[in-house]
Amino acid sequence: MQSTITLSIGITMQPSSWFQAPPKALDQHTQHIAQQRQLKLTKPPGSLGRLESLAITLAAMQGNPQPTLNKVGIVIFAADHGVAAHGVSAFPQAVTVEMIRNFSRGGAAITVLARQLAAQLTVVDVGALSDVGPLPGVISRRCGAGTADFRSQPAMQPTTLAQAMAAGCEQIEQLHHSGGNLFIGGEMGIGNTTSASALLCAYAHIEPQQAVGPGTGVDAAGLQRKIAALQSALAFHQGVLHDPLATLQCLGGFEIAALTGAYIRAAQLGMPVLVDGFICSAAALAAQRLCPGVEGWFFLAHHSAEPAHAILCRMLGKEPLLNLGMRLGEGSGAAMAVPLLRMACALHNEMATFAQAGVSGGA
Ligand SMILES: O=C(O)c1ccc[n+]([C@@H]2O[C@H](COP(=O)([O-])O)[C@@H](O)[C@H]2O)c1
Ligand SMILES: Cc1cc2nc[nH]c2cc1C
Repeated sequence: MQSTITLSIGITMQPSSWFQAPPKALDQHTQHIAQQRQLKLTKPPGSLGRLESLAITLAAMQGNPQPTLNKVGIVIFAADHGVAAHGVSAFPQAVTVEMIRNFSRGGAAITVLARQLAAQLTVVDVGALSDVGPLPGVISRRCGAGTADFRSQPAMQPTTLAQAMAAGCEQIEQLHHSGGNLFIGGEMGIGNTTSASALLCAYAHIEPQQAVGPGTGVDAAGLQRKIAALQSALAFHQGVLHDPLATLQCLGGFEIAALTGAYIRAAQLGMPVLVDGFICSAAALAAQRLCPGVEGWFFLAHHSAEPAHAILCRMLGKEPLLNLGMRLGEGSGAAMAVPLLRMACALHNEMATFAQAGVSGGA
């Protein structure tokens, strides 16, 4: 066990932790081989656009000149948020637990997509308001019954933050052990766009007005309530917001912290990650702040319709693959991008070279 340090404002932190270990380096030799192969395939160089660099990057990530995505693991982290009591969502908080049941029964969007992809789907309850009890496909790693209201308290305690991050880490270790070659994190949590916006404000030093959006579909009055909640929270926690871990503890959620832990562990173990929409991207930014370089293992799957997602994408330095106007969460936008990545790999692996096909003019 690490000893802990207590900051002047009373927050206790680990001086060094598993999530500070550096991410794995991409395999540059394999990257070079994949680059050379792209130049030999029967097409004008560059004519497959981003599909070429996707295959090359996946080859470098997997250390395999013939990358494959045949074992995709999708993990949905679900939790509730204290701030949801303040009218920041278009839906009642009960939906989080109800959707956990829907995931288990196979009726949610992500469960349909996971079946289409033949992907393994796991739901982790990291702190919904109530405990659903044993359900098929759902595991319990509950860190509390929702977070505290972050307008006037830290959302999590140092111990529950650590627990949530460890729950994400554990899922990646299992996926890695079972030969997974792509990780998709999803989330479910009524009110979590407000938490994600709070993290964005703190990490990007922007104003609440720039960071909020409709989430599940709040009206103009709801948007004002989100702004007001963020203003209170940022003022209350301003003394700790220079610290990325304390920021996550004070403004995040259990599912966001679990995703952060999962993303960091994936990068440490060398597992490619497809990042979903607004909330997942906020977790990816937290991961990048805690463990710089992890973003080298991330693909941003899609542009969320949540307006401030564009800021997160810029901060992560990545262009999303798709733009379908989606804003569902659950990892659904990331799931939509899997066929695209698989097609990029198939082209890279199976196309004939100029020499093989007897086509002239090639490298
Ligand atoms: O992924 C996104 O970009 C996204 C954008 C808006 C809403 N969501 C989902 O909607 C829920 C949060 O919305 P809200 O309005 O309750 O904060 C949560 O369960 C998310 O999965 C997700
Ligand atoms: C029904 C519903 C499903 C969701 N899935 C992810 N977030 C969601 C929010 C709502 C409201």
